[in-house]
Amino acid sequence: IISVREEEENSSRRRGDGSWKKIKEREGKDLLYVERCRRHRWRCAEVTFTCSEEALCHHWVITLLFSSAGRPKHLLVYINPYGGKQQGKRIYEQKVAPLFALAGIFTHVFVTQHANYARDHLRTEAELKKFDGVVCVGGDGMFSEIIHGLIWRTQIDIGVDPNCPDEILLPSSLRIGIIPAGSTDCICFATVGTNDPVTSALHIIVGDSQPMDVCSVHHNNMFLRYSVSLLGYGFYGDVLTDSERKRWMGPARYDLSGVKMFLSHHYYEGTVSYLPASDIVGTPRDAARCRSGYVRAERYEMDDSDTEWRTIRGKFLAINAASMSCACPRTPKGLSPAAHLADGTTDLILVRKCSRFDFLRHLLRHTNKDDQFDLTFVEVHRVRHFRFTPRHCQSDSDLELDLRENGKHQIFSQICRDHPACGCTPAYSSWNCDGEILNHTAIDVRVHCQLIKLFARGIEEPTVFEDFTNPCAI
Ligand SMILES: Nc1ncnc2c1ncn2[C@@H]1O[C@H](COP(=O)(O)OP(=O)(O)OP(=O)(O)O)[C@@H](O)[C@H]1O
Repeated sequence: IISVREEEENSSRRRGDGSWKKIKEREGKDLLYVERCRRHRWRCAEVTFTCSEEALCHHWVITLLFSSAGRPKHLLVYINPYGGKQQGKRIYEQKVAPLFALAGIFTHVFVTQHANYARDHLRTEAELKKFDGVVCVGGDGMFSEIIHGLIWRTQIDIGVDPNCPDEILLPSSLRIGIIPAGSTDCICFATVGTNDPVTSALHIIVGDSQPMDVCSVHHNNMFLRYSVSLLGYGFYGDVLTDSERKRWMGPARYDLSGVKMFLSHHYYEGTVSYLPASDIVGTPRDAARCRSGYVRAERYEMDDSDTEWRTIRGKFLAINAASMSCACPRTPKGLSPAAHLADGTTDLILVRKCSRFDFLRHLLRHTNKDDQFDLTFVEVHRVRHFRFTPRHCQSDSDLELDLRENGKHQIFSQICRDHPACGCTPAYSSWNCDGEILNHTAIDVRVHCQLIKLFARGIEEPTVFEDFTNPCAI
């Protein structure tokens, strides 16, 4: 239920003297409620309930409207006017603000004036105690700003050092709502199942809550960034780097850079070490998907002491860590279809050097029914913590070990690496961290279980939609 409006149904009757008299026939309540539509969309619908007695009517209102705990009353809203097709302000004013007003939600709205405005405002000035949640009107980049501001501020307020990789980070009490107004809106799609501003607004109004894991990325004990979706080195890092130079092209730049990077077929040498998540149920190869209601019972912090690190050295076309499926309208299966939003793990996908044809087979499997991990040159591990060191950053002893393991031809690859003019593969790629390029290639990544909460409920199974007669479905 979004709102209730009281109405009196009147009718007119003729008096004995011929004049008309208005009489009250029934008490009535107009209810605005959420109606499920196709493809995970929600819409507002209206219905009028009528009762014979005022007291009964009042009882209905109290029961319907106030039974739902956890609804936000005060929201802090940040609008990126330049995200996506630059429609953020219009989308908020025309589609979202009227719904918030109907639901009796008070808002404090900021239209960002520059990049990182929202992040810095949240870190320093925002009076967080006054609000129940933060609403982000924009795309994935804007959402990233919001989580950076909120996580940082929460740690500072409680005296935790957010720079230190070993600190146990604490979650904020504020939930985050995403009104999609960017170019890809991957996080919204993965948590709501559709990129539709009205649906997102309704999830905020009904007070949904979806916990989500966050990875912290450090380099030599120095904090770099947080990630909630994809950390990609090699192919996805190169595509992002190249596409940034083609911003003027709009979203088509991703396709062009993708084709270009596929044809250049660069591979990169390095060492990946990881802590497997051995105590969890499920693997990245499961047929089951992360769906609404799947949440690990309780939040926990990683304890690496009992688990053994594993190390893999090699030449990789891509190293990806997917903390969620990374499904989007273009790739509905995503990079790791069975990844979970809130189980305290990330799926580490290693694509070793292979032929162009094989790499294409792997990429195409993201869009069809076949298992993209069922290939000899691909491996996937569900992990809690991992490190990557590119070969040029490896210590002398590691390089000697590589040399002994891989034979003499390594000497020539060393020479080529030092002389890029020879046209061979470049020595290192960049990390694509949720769509931002990281400045360092040697990184340490830890998963923080359920560090943030969204106004969402995860993607619902289609069975819920089929069961329209079930009044408790919503
Ligand atoms: N007022 C502003 N002026 C310029 N840049 C801004 C402003 N406000 C936010 N930004 C930056 O704009 C970047 C892109 O914004 P956003 O994520 O909303 O849209 P997008 O890039 O089109 O969508 P997506 O990230 O989903 O592909 C963000 O990294 C954000 O930091």
